[in-house]
Amino acid sequence: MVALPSLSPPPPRPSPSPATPRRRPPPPPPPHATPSHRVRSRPATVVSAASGVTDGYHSTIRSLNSRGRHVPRKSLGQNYMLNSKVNEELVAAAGVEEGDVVLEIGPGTGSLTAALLDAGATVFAVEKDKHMATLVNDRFGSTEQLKIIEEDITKFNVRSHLLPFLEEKSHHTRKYAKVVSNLPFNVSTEVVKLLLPMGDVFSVMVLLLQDETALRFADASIQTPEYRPINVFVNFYSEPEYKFKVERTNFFPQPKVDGAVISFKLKNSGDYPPVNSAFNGKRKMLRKSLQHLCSSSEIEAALANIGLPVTLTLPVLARFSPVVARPSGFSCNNSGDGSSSSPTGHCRWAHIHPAPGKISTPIQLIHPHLVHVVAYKNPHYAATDQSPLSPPLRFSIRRRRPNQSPRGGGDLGFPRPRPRRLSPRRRPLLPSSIPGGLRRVACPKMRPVFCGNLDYDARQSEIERLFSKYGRVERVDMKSGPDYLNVNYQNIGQVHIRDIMEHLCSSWMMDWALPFLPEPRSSLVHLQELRVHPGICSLGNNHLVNDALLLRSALHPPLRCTLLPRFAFVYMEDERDADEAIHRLDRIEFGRKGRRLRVEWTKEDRSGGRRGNSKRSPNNTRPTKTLFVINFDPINTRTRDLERHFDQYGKISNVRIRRNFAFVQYELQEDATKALEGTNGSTLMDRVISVEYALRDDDEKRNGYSPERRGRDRSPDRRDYRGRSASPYGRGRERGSPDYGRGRERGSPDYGRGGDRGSPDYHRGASPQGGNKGDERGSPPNNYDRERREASPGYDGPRRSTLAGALTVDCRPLAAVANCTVK
Ligand SMILES: C[S@@+](CC[C@H](N)C(=O)[O-])C[C@H]1O[C@@H](n2cnc3c(N)ncnc32)[C@H](O)[C@@H]1O
Repeated sequence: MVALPSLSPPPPRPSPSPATPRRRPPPPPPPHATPSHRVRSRPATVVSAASGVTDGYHSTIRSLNSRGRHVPRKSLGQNYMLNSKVNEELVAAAGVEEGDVVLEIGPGTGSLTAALLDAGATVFAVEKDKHMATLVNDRFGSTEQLKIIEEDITKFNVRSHLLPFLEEKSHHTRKYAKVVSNLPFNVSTEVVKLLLPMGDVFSVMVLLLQDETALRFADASIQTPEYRPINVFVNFYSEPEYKFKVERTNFFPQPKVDGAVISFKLKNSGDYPPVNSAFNGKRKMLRKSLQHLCSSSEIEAALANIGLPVTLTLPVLARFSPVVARPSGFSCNNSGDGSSSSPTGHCRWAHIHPAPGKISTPIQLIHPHLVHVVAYKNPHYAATDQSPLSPPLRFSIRRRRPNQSPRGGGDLGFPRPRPRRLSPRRRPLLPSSIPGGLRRVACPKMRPVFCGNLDYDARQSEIERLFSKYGRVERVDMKSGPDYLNVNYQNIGQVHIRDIMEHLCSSWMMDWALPFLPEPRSSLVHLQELRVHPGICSLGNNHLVNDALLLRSALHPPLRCTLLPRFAFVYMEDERDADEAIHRLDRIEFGRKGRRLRVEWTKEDRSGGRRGNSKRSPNNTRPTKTLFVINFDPINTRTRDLERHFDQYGKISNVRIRRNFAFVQYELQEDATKALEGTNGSTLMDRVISVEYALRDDDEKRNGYSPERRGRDRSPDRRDYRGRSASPYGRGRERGSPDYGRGRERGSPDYGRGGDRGSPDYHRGASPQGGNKGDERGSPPNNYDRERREASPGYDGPRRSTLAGALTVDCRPLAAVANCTVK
């Protein structure tokens, strides 16, 4: 037998029992239990046990020293209860009575054990510290009413040991045991997790825990950040009730924190559904964080069904909830039987039933602030569409208008653009308002002069006046502005193009535009399915600046947008006058903001075709050895990832990553073709990539990556987006080298704004160049309307997955309509 040490300081020699410490530690101040003022739901139970205190203290000291030296061990949470009144309250809280079987964890010196035995209970005690186990054994002798097991409760199979004991003691009648314990604070959560699901063994569990822990279990409000997965667990299995606070002065040695008594009325809840904590990685989208429960498409569908955005993250969910998920007639319930209310009277759970037949995996959200989401994938619930957390929550979600996206984004806090009342003068010409309908006629062959870099609000009459100084102006075709809204998606992560479409579609402009879209109109639908990756996205918005601005503010998170300047085609009667106008007007400052005009011949019209230096082909279907790759993850993708993805189709001679696009060059053109077929639309590191032929092959290999040069994994260009590329691709036409769609000065891809810069025009054809920063003298567009119609991905169903399809939402038919004469 190991001698029990005295408390402090240790005596020089162990003294025989019963020992009195040489120097007694100073007696603790009179312990008392006080009601808490911290939590409104705490009952004002006061344990005043001043009389029992001294006795308890002395008996504890006596017990501890009865066998020599024993220093309470902090690692075992050995803070003994000095106040016998608290022990009695514990016993009373559990309603222990004659014949009850009680599990006591850590009897220690046996002060609580004594109270339990006094109440007539049979105690099944589990004590980790063998000295204390011996001590209790010695203290109570061999009584039938006590069984002590020297074990660690966290590793102890309670069920297999206790059930036979329970059966024996309750004489084979079906009876529940109880748990009463002054727990070591450091194992309290573990014990709660271990015992709460044993609703078939225990009816009630009364524990003396650290005050903070007790509060967390019983009083964490769903509306507070303290609400954690453990609360979901506790509420599922029990009805917790905070009883009273026990001040630290009641313990020996005195802990640094107060204690509290909490009771859990156990529910026989059955299997706990596989709850996933969406608390982990709160910034993750739910479809990701719940992925191990259901497929992301299921989660998306469930979220969509209840009108939540599929890209939802927890913080966003919490923000939306007051708007989205205000329950009507929702009765509080967390008992599992659909009837009882939560102790605090707050709704704890909201069961969101997806539309019948839509999804077999209901998603459960906790209400009111939806700070926790759990998903059920229990076949039973799936089959019955029931969960233990019914009744279902009814949402008041506004009905969608037919042209709204099925996600109902407007109800989620996205400010929807308000329909504007337009003056009759600004109202668009609707087909119905045109007698005989709208007819498109060919524009007469003229010599248009391109006039770019105009102010957004430049007027046709102003341009006409300007050019008429040099000759008679037949007409001025203002290209309706803003022609392009340049949306920078960097820094905002992934955005669904449907977010954009949703807002576009909700404006009158798109309502009006849709009927004009040439077949297949489904391009819009396809676009809705596409995800925009960080990079540059051009939105064609051909009608009003306001629409673009509204869109900018409507999107969430707000996007950084740049409106590109307007441009016009000026048709002059005499070519010599036009020449003169170009000569005089090019690069002059014009308009309110004094922008420098770009005035030059529109190439095709001047020469009857493309100008000699036009390197751009109308599309990039001509097979080349080099593939142009876009939509991969520009941050994490390395050249070796691309190489791995592409090398199965043939020998790669060069891989080059530039910003958010890349070139993969094969030694053989046939291999490139095979690779294009195999990889376009394939998934590379979670991204669906788009692959096209590059306009030209990069045979120079300068600054490129080749498999032989694996050391240089990243091109220097990627570190400096704005820097001038050392690549021949980046230098534009002056170098006579291929320019795969990059603005000359920005070194960035300029999708669809290639003009004559030798860049590939990924189905966009020539587009207005007027406002292209850093390309002031960029060539004017070629045969603008025709090429747009021919090459636009928006109108080109089969090619929708190409680069431009992925990056562009376009309403250019509007421009086409605007250019035509109505007869
Ligand atoms: C806070 S003291 C309570 C002692 C006594 N019940 C009282 O009220 O004074 C905790 C007791 O639990 C015991 N203990 C600590 N960890 C344990 C574990 N994992 N399993 C069982 N008992 C443990 C300690 O040795 C100690 O005796």
